[in-house]
Amino acid sequence: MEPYRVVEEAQGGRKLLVPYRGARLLAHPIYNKGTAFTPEERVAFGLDGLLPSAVGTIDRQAVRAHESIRRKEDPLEKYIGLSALQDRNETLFYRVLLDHIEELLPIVYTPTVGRACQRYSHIYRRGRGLWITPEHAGRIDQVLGNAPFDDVRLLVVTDNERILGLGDLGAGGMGIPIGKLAIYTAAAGIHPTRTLPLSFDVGTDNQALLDDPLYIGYRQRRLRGPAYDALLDELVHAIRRRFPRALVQWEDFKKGNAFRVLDRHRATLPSFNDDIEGTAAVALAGMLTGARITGIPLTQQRIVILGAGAAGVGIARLIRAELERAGLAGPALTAAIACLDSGGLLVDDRRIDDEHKREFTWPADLARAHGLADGPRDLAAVVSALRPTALLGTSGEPGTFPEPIIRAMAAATRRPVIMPMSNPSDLSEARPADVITWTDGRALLGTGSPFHPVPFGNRTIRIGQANNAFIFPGVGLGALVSEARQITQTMFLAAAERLAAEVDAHDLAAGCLFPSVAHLRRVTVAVAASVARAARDAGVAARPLDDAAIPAAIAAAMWEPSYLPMEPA
Ligand SMILES: O=C([O-])CC(=O)C(=O)O
Ligand SMILES: [Mg+2]
Repeated sequence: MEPYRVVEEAQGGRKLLVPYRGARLLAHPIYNKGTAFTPEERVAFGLDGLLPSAVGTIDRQAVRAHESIRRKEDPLEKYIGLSALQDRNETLFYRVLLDHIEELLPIVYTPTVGRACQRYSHIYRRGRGLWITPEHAGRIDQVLGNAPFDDVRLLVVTDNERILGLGDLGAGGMGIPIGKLAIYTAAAGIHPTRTLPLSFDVGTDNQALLDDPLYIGYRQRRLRGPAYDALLDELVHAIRRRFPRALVQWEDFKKGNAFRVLDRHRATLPSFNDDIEGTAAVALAGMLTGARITGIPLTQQRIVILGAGAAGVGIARLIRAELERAGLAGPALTAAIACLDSGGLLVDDRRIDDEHKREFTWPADLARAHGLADGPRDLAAVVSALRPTALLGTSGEPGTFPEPIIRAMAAATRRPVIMPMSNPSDLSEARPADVITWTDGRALLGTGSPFHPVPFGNRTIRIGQANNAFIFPGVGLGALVSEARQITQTMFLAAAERLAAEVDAHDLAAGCLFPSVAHLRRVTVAVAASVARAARDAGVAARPLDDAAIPAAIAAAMWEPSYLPMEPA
């Protein structure tokens, strides 16, 4: 493994120590500057003649790289082009990504990354990160030793079983940790050498993948039960030994494993599950912003959640925690949130085996009190009985917020909060343009995937993105600067409150629940500050920071994609 070393000079300058020369240096994406190597560096590193004459700047290179991405029409081709850039020159990749974040986030991340994961074995070019399979049992320590850099602070780990709302994509799921970490670098400034995407590739039950001759993954049915837990335990302990300062983000596990893995290792190493906890914080932020716009406090809202998977349960938990903080308790607390799975409202006269659903199951008496004793308790019946002020979707089923339901919400509430959060775009519970039409432009919308602004009357409505990308980079950055030993629920509450507070007066007036993605880096810094404070207050920070010290600590931890002068190591 290789150290990444920057030296500070007496005059305040900084230099990067580079262990490569010549063609090998040009082939290394962390050190490569392409045409921007200076004449002096070309001599010092044996690059003379290997580059064309003109000495470029990162700005000019960024224009060239962006031009070549724009020329491609198919988003998947843009994804492939950007991945190739990332594999060639990471500094330039992040410069381009940051300069065009609104345009390129939907390529590097949701929704295009979903298509890339589905096609992964067919578009694969070059490995990135680590792949751990059952064949590595007993020697995961050694495998982690092969990671290219030794001071990793952040891992995103997936077992690929529930990639976005697309299900089991086997080894193709690797696109998700890579995309999430690209956002960590772009939004939170975590240096690429400090990040490590990891695929816990324990096989797949996706028959089409198993039958595909080009499939790149571990070609077996999924490992399950004690063998899965044992392999994951070995991985977690190996991570602790190899990267003792690292935080782990669990991503896109299917519900059962998602909760078990999170609970089992929460105290072993600082870790969180983005789909359970990050998604919850973004949903809560949308609810809090909605309350700011409508003036109806959260404690007086009636909230319905469709979808009781990892995200749905996580959202219900965090909203409940916020309501408890606001003083709600007992039956009023239970009644504030109604959860539905594919069988309808969760009520205890139904057989519900899943312990996580039981946390939000209503007593039959409560359902009866709302006129939901007999007959269907599907979403239409629940909306007509409860007249909810907010409707959130994590069902993974497109079209599950149809016209009659949205119209019923709009008839009962002047400004209903409606968040179809399932990803990618094709799986959204409703399309924003429809929701806006059906509610005469009154809906307060947040969607999991990005959607274009919708013209309505004489205005254009920007659709806020209810995506955990507004949360996880700030949580990770705040946890890292405060050296949090655990990631607590209060840190997610703080993140949600801060995200809601970052929605400005202009957006509130326009009925937008979330800031523009163009402000992702600024919002991330703000969220990180609140998370660092919450970590300190929860007593989990090994480096508790005073409020006054937090901004400088965050700024010092953030990398800007620009080239440093180089010196041979
Ligand atoms: O990746 C995203 O866009 C949000 C997310 O975590 C998911 O849908 O699983
Ligand atoms: Mg996810």
